[in-house]
Amino acid sequence: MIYSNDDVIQGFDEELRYLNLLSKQFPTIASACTEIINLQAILNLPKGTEHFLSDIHGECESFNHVIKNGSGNIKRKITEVYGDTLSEKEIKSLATLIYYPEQKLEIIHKQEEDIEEWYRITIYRLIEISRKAAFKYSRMKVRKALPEEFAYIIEELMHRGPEEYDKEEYYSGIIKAIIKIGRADEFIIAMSKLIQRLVIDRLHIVGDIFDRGPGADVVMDTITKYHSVDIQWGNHDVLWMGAAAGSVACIATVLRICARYVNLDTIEDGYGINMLPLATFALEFYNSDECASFKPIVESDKIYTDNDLKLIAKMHKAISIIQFKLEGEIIKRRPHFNMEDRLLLNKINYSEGTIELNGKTYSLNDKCFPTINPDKPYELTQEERELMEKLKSSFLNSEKLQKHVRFLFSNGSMYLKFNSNLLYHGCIPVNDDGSFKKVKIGSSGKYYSGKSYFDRLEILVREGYFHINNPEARLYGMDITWYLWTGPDSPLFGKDKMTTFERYFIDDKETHVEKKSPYFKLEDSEKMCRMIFEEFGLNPEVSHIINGHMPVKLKSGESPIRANGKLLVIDGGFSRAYQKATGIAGYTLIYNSYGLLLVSHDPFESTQVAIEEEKDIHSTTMVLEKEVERKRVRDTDDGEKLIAQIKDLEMLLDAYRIGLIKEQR
Ligand SMILES: O=P(O)(O)OC[C@H]1O[C@](O)(COP(=O)(O)O)[C@@H](O)[C@@H]1O
Ligand SMILES: [Mn+2]
Repeated sequence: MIYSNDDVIQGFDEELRYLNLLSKQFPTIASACTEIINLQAILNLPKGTEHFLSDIHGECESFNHVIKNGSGNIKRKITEVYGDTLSEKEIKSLATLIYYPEQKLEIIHKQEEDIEEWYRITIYRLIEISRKAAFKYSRMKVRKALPEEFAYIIEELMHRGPEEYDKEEYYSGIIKAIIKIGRADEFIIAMSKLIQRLVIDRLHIVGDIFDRGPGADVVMDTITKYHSVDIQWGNHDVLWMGAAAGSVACIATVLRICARYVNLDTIEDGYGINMLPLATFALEFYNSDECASFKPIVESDKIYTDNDLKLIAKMHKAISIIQFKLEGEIIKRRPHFNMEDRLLLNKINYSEGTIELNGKTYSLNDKCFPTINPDKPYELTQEERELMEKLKSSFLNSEKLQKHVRFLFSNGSMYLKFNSNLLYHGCIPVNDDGSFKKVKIGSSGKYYSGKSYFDRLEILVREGYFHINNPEARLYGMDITWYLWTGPDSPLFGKDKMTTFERYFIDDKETHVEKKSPYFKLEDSEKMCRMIFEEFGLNPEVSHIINGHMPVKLKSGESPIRANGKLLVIDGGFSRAYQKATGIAGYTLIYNSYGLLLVSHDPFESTQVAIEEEKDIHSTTMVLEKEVERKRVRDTDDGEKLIAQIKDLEMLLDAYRIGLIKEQR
């Protein structure tokens, strides 16, 4: 490009304006120099530890445990400090205390005879471990992580160097004082939480927080409070986001899944949404119907009475039928979704109780459709419409749900590029030959593929929730959000169809098949991965794709590592309902300064057992990649930003030195 004199002058003006602004923050040569030195020092620190989790599916107890133990990271730190001096039992005890300080302290108070001695030893140990965990951060960063109440004391205690051992008395004086004034418990709790926080620098959740398990709302509470987190939306997450936006098809589906897994507590207690209207409706229209195919799946330890389960089966069927009707409305108003094959209610012969699919007639195992008018099978009855209005208003007015969903919008996205890794939940639509599939979006008929497809979808999902001034755009956004849940070219779903109707109503399993996108056949193809890295602007030599969504069936010999380590699938089945197939209870991934570790977890018994019996989740760690040289902050995305900041500051220094900008003293 050839620049004109004017361009040069304009560029110079802008630079000068920027440097003037910067000089407000660093008004002297000395202050700019100090900042450069600080930033340089940070660049040389080891890279912070990243923690990847996916497909939590409401399993709040195992999730919280893995978050607390940092996928074994806390145990590793304890072993590094005390491996030679403490017994396995003592290490376990210390680990349990750090994971569950409040609950563990309660037990200690009942058991310990000399509590003061215990406090003293424990506080010393916690200080040593926190020092180890904080080692790779700048003091500033550690300071920010400190609990306000004890910030000064902890900083004093943590930064004692070996050369300061004569200060021993000073430090033991502090610890004694903490015990004497009766703040030891609070101090131990604060230290434990600090350690939990320091071992993980960044948490990535590769989708599917919601559905099936009992406590997605509890998981969301933890996530919203976490110090540094991002989420790549999964198909189940967008379903809830669509419901919170007011899409009635999404609301019906959310409720169907909650009824299917007897998980209405999440709706009622978690989000304060009243289920009475659905229960009353179900009793009115399905009272004499046994709803045999809709018996809920009981995976939790909670005991339900027969009557409870009978009522839930009726609610389950009632909301499923409403879901099929509402889905039909979307499919008909959006022909470019290409989902006409999912219009099934009009293929039913209501008097015979059969359905015709692909030229074959199947008998329905349930022939009772009290709310369907065979001439207009997609039309909601007056009562169904009123019910959905009530439910919609409850979803829109649930403060907690709206707060959680807003968090998914602010901290989440369709995909994320982070330190040379590309994270997304499901897949990228590709053709059989591995080339990116072009998909039509919107009535304008524009085609999108690869990265631009993801970007466009993300804008539309956001419009579905936020575009309140434009009802048409909002409705389209909501429909796209629903499409992401179940559409044939949805990157979050990745299958040709969701055979929900067939699974309930037809016994013949050949109708239940959901064909996976060609992406999943090509997952082992390095060529496809390289093409994806290039599309997303990543270096194919060093990058990884990280996916969730498809449970890795370890039992049947599947491996989470694909395409020579370029692609990793970390859905190991936190979901209890899927553990029979996977054989484990989930994979998590750790990316620290030494490399990439894949951790597979055995099923987690319960928080109670973890505390009382000091039983940690049993995990196996596998080193996937070991760095030849320890990775530093300078090698990360944050490092890149810091290097750019240093460059700017150096320019400011030059400007001061040649008198272009005056120091302000
Ligand atoms: O086993 P369930 O809970 O009935 O769900 C089955 C449905 O869930 C899906 O697997 C989608 O959920 P996932 O994203 O968790 O895989 C559908 O493909 C399938 O129809
Ligand atoms: Mn999924």
